[in-house]
Amino acid sequence: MIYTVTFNPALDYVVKVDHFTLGAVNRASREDIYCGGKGLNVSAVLAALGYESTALGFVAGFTGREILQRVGELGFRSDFIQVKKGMSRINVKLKSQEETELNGIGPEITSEDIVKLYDRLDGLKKGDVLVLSGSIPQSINDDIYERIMARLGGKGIRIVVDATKDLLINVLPYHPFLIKPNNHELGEMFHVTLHGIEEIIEYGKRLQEKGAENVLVSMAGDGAVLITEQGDVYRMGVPEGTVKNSVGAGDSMVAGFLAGYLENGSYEHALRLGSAAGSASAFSEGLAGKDEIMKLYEALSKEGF
Ligand SMILES: Nc1ncnc2c1ncn2[C@@H]1O[C@H](COP(=O)(O)OP(=O)(O)OP(=O)(O)O)[C@@H](O)[C@H]1O
Ligand SMILES: O=P(O)(O)OC[C@@]1(O)O[C@H](CO)[C@@H](O)[C@@H]1O
Repeated sequence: MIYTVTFNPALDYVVKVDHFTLGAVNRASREDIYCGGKGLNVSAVLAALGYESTALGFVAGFTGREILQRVGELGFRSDFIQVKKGMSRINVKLKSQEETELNGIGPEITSEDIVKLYDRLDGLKKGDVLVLSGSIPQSINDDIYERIMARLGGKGIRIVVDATKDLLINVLPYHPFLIKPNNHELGEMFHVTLHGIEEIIEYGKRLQEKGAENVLVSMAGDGAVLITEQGDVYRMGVPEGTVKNSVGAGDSMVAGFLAGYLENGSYEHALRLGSAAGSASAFSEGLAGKDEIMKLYEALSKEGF
């Protein structure tokens, strides 16, 4: 079974404004609300690709109730912990000349709430996959991913981590099966700006030296590069298409990669399916469905990627 954990899920309010002006009253030309948060997005795309998963995490308040309602319609199981204080986030994704994001704070999570999550995670078994994805609310210590990995260590559970900065760096000694920074996040971790693919591969390998098994570096419209546990390096470009909303492209890539890997153990296939899913979501208003993903998978295969 695959489990995803979203510590701080959200309602994503995606709003289009033709010419956004700072400091003025702007009128929207389109608005959509999606159930968001990285782990939830991974579960949604896994479901689209025919893979069952259980989404775990914390919700609170009226936004939390709306998230649960929407999750119930997305085709995967969930077992969220309802917390008492605060509310789940509303994350604003403003689409105009540029894309601007404003992510909210999230509820207060207590140590008793964390114990409830541990109870659920203690049920994971050998062969299960756990995806730890996204930021964590301010009320939790930022060593929580490490603590989860230490707790589950040695049980034969493959753990995927999609997070930034210290949250990601600190889990590396626990040997995550896969990490997926984007190229900017990779540079930030080493306090450098990366120029070109050779530097990206060099710094990706440094994350492996620190303990990651497979490192997938996404580069938005420039595709992705995978450095496998065997030391092989695979590159993947992007298919043709028009970007509509790139929110969730990275999560779709993680889901596609996992689906591909679980299908036949081939890293090349996993990278291609992950890339197809990432681009398919970037070319959709919300997250992509199976047909769009498989169409782009074929396109990538034909283009020799
Ligand atoms: N503009 C684009 N055109 C084509 N494909 C894209 C585009 N943006 C993203 N993708 C696909 O999705 C993958 C993941 O995108 P990206 O690198 O933006 O991840 P991310 O930064 O984690 O995104 P997010 O946080 O928005 O989910 C890319 O490697 C690529 O395959
Ligand atoms: O604040 P975090 O947890 O880093 O990111 C949250 C978020 O931006 O990530 C998803 C896209 O990847 C969105 O659905 C969601 O709003």
